[in-house]
Amino acid sequence: MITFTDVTKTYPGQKRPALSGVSATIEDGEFVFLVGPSGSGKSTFLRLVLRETRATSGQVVVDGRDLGRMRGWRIPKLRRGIGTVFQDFRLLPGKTVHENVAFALQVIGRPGRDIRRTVPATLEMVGLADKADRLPEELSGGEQQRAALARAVVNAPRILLADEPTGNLDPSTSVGIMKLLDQINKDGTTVLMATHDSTVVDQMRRRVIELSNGELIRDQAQGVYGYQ
Ligand SMILES: Nc1ncnc2c1ncn2[C@@H]1O[C@H](COP(=O)(O)OP(=O)(O)OP(=O)(O)O)[C@@H](O)[C@H]1O
Repeated sequence: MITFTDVTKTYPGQKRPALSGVSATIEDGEFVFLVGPSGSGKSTFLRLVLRETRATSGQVVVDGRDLGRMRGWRIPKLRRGIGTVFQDFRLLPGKTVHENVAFALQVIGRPGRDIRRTVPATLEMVGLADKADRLPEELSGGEQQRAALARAVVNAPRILLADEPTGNLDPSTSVGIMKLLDQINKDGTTVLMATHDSTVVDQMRRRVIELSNGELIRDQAQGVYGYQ
């Protein structure tokens, strides 16, 4: 569970807060869209969940832990339970698809036999089993995002944060990525996705949290994108 209680975040040297008095609870297994204009605070919300930044005031709690009070040595464990995907994929350019996904397990010390079993199954799930030996530059944008998704979920995180994952994709490719996110969510992962993609939000009809100038102005079950 992710709980924000009256969270305000003001970056150093800034007058206006990036987030202001935001309260919301995201239950385990939910799928939530975070929408709002550029600069409204969506990425800041996601960064707070990852403890990449800390709230200036208020409380962010993830799986029962108050991130404002979390000791530094606990942060890697927090982040191991949270998969991330971004608009620009962020695959390692010199590594194949298989190596990119396997690397996510190697860095957390998973044994080779686990890796040999888990990686092919995950690539199968995202439909890239036949492209495991390709380099990222040899893939389409949609395939690169599938590889990034495989890497994000290969260690079965409880939470998946997606920051504009369809931002660089054409509409039909985006549909495929959203189907995958939907499947990952149905398999039990909590999904929190920041997006400008109104078509995707309107088609999925999931909970929508809307930010404007750092304030939460709408929290709607089975919502729509709702602003121009
Ligand atoms: N590291 C930082 N230092 C100072 N100000 C920042 C920093 N990161 C973000 N901001 C400011 O905080 C506000 C919210 O930014 P944020 O990136 O969270 O918005 P966003 O909704 O994700 O925008 P976009 O849709 O363009 O990605 C903006 O005014 C931005 O300029």
